[in-house]
Amino acid sequence: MGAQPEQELFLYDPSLLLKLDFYRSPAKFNPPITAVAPGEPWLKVRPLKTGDYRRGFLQSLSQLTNVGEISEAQFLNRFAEMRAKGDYYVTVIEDLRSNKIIGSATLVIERKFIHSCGIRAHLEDVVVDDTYRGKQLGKLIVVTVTLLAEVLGCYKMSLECKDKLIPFYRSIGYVDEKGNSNSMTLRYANQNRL
Ligand SMILES: CC(=O)SCCNC(=O)CCNC(=O)[C@H](O)C(C)(C)COP(=O)(O)OP(=O)(O)OC[C@H]1O[C@@H](n2cnc3c(N)ncnc32)[C@H](O)[C@@H]1OP(=O)(O)O
Repeated sequence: MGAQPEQELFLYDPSLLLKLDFYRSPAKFNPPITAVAPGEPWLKVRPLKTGDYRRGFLQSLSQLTNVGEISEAQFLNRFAEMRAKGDYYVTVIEDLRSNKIIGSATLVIERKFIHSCGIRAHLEDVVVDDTYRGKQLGKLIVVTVTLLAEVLGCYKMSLECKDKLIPFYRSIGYVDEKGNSNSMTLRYANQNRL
């Protein structure tokens, strides 16, 4: 008998995705799809896994922004840190025909003192591969993590985006609140310390 392949780890418990009620979202899906039934038998919505380095997860992210040269060891190290913290819900869509990651979105939980030690959510790093765009997958992955934040007990979720994506996020229920929708940034020369 040959050596067994090492078991892959999920970043978070995949059964959480079974608890999402897509009827709670104001987003309209036509035809209707959900995280559990994404419309095609070859599409899978799930938490990030250790093997996704080899399934093109970082190549997919590079359609969002500069990813840099990341070795598999660096990827696994960051994955282990996120998993140990338990506040990162990187969620992906895989095309099971090619075993490629074709989209993803990250929900990050922030623990607060305010609001009775409340927890709030941030939406980060949303991307769908350009050859798969316009098929509701962007909406699907964002609604998935948005509903997940509610299931986890967050009191709100927010995001930053380019102006042209405001209609996209509005269609999912995000609101640009009057007098409270500015985003400000201060960039540092730093890279990779903590
Ligand atoms: C918080 C953040 O991470 S913001 C960063 C978002 N990511 C990026 O900009 C990366 C590059 N872009 C992408 O990956 C994709 O274009 C995404 C993720 C924004 C959208 O993915 P898609 O799979 O094409 O979206 P989907 O098919 O679900 O479209 C949903 C709706 O939004 C609209 N929409 C999608 N992309 C855009 C866009 N760039 N500008 C305006 N409207 C858009 C669609 O027309 C569609 O409208 P409809 O429901 O009335 O038909």
